[in-house]
Amino acid sequence: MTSAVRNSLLDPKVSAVIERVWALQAEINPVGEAVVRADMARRTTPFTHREIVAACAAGSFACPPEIGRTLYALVRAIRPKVVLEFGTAHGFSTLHIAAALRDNGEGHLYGSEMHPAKVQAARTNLAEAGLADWVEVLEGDASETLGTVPDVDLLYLDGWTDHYLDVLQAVERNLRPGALIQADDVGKFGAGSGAKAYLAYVRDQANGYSSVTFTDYQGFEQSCFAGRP
Ligand SMILES: C[S@@+](CC[C@H](N)C(=O)[O-])C[C@H]1O[C@@H](n2cnc3c(N)ncnc32)[C@H](O)[C@@H]1O
Repeated sequence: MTSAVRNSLLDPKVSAVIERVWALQAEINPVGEAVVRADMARRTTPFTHREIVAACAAGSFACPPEIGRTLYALVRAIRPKVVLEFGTAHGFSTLHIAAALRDNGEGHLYGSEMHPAKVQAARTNLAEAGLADWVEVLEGDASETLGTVPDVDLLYLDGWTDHYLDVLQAVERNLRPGALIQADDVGKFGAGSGAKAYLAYVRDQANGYSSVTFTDYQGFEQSCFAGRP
């Protein structure tokens, strides 16, 4: 017996919103990226969570479409019940994860975004795509909001790389054994990348992770929380 197969990325309502969010980020990111890089060059101290959200306000910084489709495939394959996302912005990655949850017929995504206008934009985009039932966008600092969600199967990190370790450690006690953590942009700022502390942590097997680096798309780190030895 064959079961019905569905790919919500092909749903015109979903794909129209995905295309619109991608076009928006292509339009606003050159300015947004310039603001962030200028701010970085001026700084003598690391960004706080609030400061980086303000610096990023002009851009959207959506993940590449290939990462969006990777997230869709991961979610279809592992059928998570609980997914967390650090950094929702206008919801490009979020739409892909939500589409996969709908196709699975189960699971829930908790997004996190500290910029109020982006929270509103993401909620509107999800509603227009018909995917709002699968997602709650938590407004506030991800290191506080995401730590309240139990039994996490998949954590997608796409905020500021310097803060990945803060967020992982806030969530860690709620990770299910075998949980998957997908961290984007870990190579974005080269050797001085803020992801350094995060990478050192997940690559140290004493912390309970099995981790591998992919160098495409500015680097992403895929880690499985196997549990501490
Ligand atoms: C790279 S963008 C996210 C892109 C999004 N995942 C997508 O594919 O469309 C990073 C976002 O993280 C948000 N952010 C950064 N630090 C945060 C924090 N501590 N808590 C919540 N949101 C944060 C920023 O405001 C920004 O919108």
